[in-house]
Amino acid sequence: MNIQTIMVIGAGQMGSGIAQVASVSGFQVLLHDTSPEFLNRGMQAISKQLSRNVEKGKLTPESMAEIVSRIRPTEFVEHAEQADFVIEAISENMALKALLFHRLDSLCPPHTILATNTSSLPISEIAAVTGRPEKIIGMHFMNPVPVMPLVEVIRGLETSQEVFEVVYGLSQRMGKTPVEVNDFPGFVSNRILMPMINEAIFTVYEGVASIESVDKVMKLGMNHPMGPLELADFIGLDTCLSIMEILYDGFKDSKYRPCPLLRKYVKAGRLGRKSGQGFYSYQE
Ligand SMILES: CC(=O)CC(=O)SCCNC(=O)CCNC(=O)[C@H](O)C(C)(C)COP(=O)(O)OP(=O)(O)OC[C@H]1O[C@@H](n2cnc3c(N)ncnc32)[C@H](O)[C@@H]1OP(=O)(O)O
Ligand SMILES: NC(=O)C1=CN([C@@H]2O[C@H](COP(=O)(O)OP(=O)(O)OC[C@H]3O[C@@H](n4cnc5c(N)ncnc54)[C@H](OP(=O)(O)O)[C@@H]3O)[C@@H](O)[C@H]2O)C=CC1
Repeated sequence: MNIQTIMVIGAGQMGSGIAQVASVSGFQVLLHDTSPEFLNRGMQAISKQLSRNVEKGKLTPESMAEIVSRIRPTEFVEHAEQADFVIEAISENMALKALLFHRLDSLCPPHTILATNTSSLPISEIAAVTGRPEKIIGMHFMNPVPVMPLVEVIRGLETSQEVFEVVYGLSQRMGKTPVEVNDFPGFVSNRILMPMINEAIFTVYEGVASIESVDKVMKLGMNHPMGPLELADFIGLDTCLSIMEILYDGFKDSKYRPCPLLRKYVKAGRLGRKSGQGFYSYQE
């Protein structure tokens, strides 16, 4: 399949990272979000990241200009009619994703593959709202996208072998290592990572140790690059809570119950780095 234009939907931390990596890999990129403000924020994040690479001498200013010029921000989801491949990276919410996939199915040409970057939602359920379930697939990048080598590739019940191979090859072209996993809540990455983060939150909730101490134990004792609470802030506490809810709902097993402290923080608008406050404060 000849992919020329990739549309990325959602210009948050994942969408902007995916758009950057797709453009670096030579694709024309359409980056869509619902408001100009979010689009600007996403484009600024891309420019900031690429500028750092220019400062480090890893990229020339000319190459940076080319990479940025290949990314076209758009407020109009209708531009999906120009896309050969769509990667959805909107909030982790089934109702929102279902609405969007239904719309994309009606807008995109028949050859267009619709991939989702969902962290935990069932691919087959997303596919069911479209008339092209064979072209729906999970393509789960890790955060920060330009740095992390893994892409989990998840087939839905109806995903075709051809589509699977396209996504596998595309991940490699984007400099990533694809790993096939099956369509179960949280796939592999978040089925293992998120209960660890949730348990770290319980240790703070139950007064076993302070936030800083929990992170120190995991960084110095287990050699993790970030402590679990720092990582939760980095991922986004709203995303962490959504993933725990999806695991809990999907398996009906109490070991996946989200910690009340996580729920409390999200309800209070403490979403981690992206809101300026989570377990740590990020006020400038
Ligand atoms: C929730 C899900 O569904 C799945 C997930 O994604 S779970 C989250 C998975 N991600 C992780 O676990 C990340 C854990 N953290 C880390 O690996 C590291 O702390 C980190 C890579 C983020 C930063 O590494 P560090 O050594 O502390 O910092 P630093 O030296 O500044 O950065 C290392 C490199 O990463 C780059 N980098 C750091 N943060 C970045 C960002 N947000 N975006 C892009 N690049 C970034 C830096 O530019 C630097 O690049 P070079 O080596 O080319 O110079
Ligand atoms: N954060 C992480 O570490 C990882 C997240 N993921 C997954 O990637 C997806 C995005 O996560 P992340 O980037 O962190 O989230 P963010 O909250 O940073 O970004 C999501 C963006 O999507 C926008 N959006 C919401 N609904 C729509 C819509 N219908 N059309 C267009 N844009 C929309 C949001 O705007 P608004 O603010 O208005 O809602 C926001 O700008 C989620 O499915 C998440 O689970 C996967 C791997 C890692």
